[in-house]
Amino acid sequence: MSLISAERLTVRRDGRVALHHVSLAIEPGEIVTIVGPNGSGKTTLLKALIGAEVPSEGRIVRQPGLSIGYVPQGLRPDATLPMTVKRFLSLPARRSKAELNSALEHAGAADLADRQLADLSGGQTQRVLLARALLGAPQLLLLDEPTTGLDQPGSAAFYRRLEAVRNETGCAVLLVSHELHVVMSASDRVICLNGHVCCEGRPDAVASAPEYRALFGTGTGGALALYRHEHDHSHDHAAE
Ligand SMILES: Nc1ncnc2c1ncn2[C@@H]1O[C@H](COP(=O)(O)OP(=O)(O)OP(=O)(O)O)[C@@H](O)[C@H]1O
Repeated sequence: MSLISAERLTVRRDGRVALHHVSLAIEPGEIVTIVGPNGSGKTTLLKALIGAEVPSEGRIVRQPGLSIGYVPQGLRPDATLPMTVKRFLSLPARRSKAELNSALEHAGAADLADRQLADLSGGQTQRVLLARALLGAPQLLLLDEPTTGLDQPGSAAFYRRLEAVRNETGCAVLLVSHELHVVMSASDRVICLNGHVCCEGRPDAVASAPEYRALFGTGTGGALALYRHEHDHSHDHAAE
């Protein structure tokens, strides 16, 4: 059974169709990226998957007891609050030391535990938010544009961290991103959304699909190839 699946999901907002007959399934341990233009329904889809958006048609099927970690779009802890990272992770529920350390470790943020939230850089903040989503050892991580505001090396490092989390914990990752060339090479599967699923598949297949090129042009193909060339690790199923 898939961890979670959407079956012919339609979501209307203010009388407009945000998602139309979207079907997808996420399997254990895979990294799937949703790409699509602004307003194409990416955030709506993630919200529907966590149950925060009620579909007018179709349904979501979750594996019984499925635990989900979610990083919403644009979440920024209030930088004016004097609070350490450790304290932030213990709100609203107190967490055991072992749980905190494990989440921080997986997120590559172990060195940040005693730092003030307000003093963190953008990349460090993203790792802390990842640690927060990892509390409770979720089977599925949902991240909505988690690298907004990071430069390209920062984004690439964040996606490598996500791969490490997947490899270490076995959780599946479903994320939304605009950084096509960086994120696509770190994904097992890419879903191109524009209100409906335009195309999906392995990153190289999607990058050359006519539907994808109609939305994003051909420029990212070159960047994708360049990034692959610099890839310093391998995947079982990496495209050669
Ligand atoms: N709270 C809301 N109320 C009404 N309509 C909304 C609301 N939020 C989003 N929409 C509409 O739903 C559609 C899908 O929006 P959504 O935020 O899911 O797109 P997105 O692909 O995540 O966009 P972006 O890349 O800009 O974040 C858009 O037409 C948007 O205007």
